[in-house]
Amino acid sequence: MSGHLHAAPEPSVTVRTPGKVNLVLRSGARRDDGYHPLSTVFQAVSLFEEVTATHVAPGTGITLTVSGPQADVVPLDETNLAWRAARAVAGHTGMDADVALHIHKGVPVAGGMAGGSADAAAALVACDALWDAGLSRHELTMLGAELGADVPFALLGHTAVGTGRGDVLTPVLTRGEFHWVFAVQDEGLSTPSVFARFDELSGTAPAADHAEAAAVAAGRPGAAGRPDAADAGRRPDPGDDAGLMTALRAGDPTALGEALHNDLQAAALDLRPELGRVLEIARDAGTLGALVSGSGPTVAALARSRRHALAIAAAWTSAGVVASVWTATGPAPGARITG
Ligand SMILES: C[C@@](CO)(OP(=O)(O)O)[C@H](O)COP(=O)(O)OP(=O)(O)OC[C@H]1O[C@@H](n2ccc(N)nc2=O)[C@H](O)[C@@H]1O
Ligand SMILES: Nc1ncnc2c1ncn2[C@@H]1O[C@H](COP(=O)(O)OP(=O)(O)O)[C@@H](O)[C@H]1O
Repeated sequence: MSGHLHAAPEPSVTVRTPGKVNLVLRSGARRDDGYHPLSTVFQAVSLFEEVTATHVAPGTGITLTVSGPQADVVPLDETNLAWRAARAVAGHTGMDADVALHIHKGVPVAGGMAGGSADAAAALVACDALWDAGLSRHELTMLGAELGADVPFALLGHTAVGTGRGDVLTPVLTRGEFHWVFAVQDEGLSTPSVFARFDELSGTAPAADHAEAAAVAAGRPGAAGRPDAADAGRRPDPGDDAGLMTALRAGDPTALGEALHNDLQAAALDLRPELGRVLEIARDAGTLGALVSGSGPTVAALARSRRHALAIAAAWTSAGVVASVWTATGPAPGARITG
């Protein structure tokens, strides 16, 4: 060893957050704020994002680097959700937003698995810890909900029912481990465009827009000012998710497979008809249930075992219908400081 003193390493904090699949997603008609009332059940899966926040000299501002598969399609500016999360913590606490953020992506980009939301959740927790801001989980969840409807769930993890915009969460008890396999496409789908196609297919979009526009043009308050009236008739079909809850509590993958449902699937298939073949191949390979994950285009298939997951993956790969295939288990924990 030399006798030189080494500078102490820059203190940094690393936080890990999971991607998700929606086991059930039911959507009502578009509200006047552009959002859709949801009744969904999220499950976090073991595909993880990692965000490292490192101290930088005062006045440096926020810098951002990204690594991992698909890193090249992630924005590196202030539109990145992790960047916005750092600014939100600084804004809320009155601290200076000086931090170097590094994201390592392990969740498909624009795939309906909420990788960007996971980055936002991780950056909230990492900046809070790095700056010793002392924000409560509740405060972080509130800041997260302003960044995106999926962010609170990335903080919480495991399995939870989401209502409102998907940001009002109730944890769900589950037993055991479920085996998932994900068919990832090269090109993502934009969440707003999938919701817009959902509106067109359900025939709800124009009427709501015209009513609101006419009210505003006539100088009357739009429905946006009257939340009860605005939401009347727009709530999601409540469905019957008793079977799903029983399956989760019992750790019964066969029953869970039968209960999977996604209202956005028809819209995603309309925009990407080739996903129909991906679903079909999973069924031929004996999946317990396959569906489009959230707004897609990732297709999630539930398998009996890790071995069965690999068999479904092989069927997709040999049919040449996917860019890549990723296996994972669920549920997985929410945001955790790992270093
Ligand atoms: C569809 C879901 C299902 O979990 O996820 P993804 O599949 O995209 O990951 C979520 O609702 C997406 O959540 P997230 O991606 O955080 O949405 P946000 O950034 O808040 O919103 C992006 C846009 O999606 C639409 N949006 C989102 C949530 C919601 N309940 N209704 C909506 O209509 C709106 O057009 C909104 O402007
Ligand atoms: N940290 C981030 N990681 C990935 N995409 C991000 C991020 N921040 C902002 N985005 C933008 O959000 C879009 C969707 O992000 P993502 O969360 O990966 O998908 P989805 O909403 O389908 O789950 C991307 O196409 C990208 O333009």
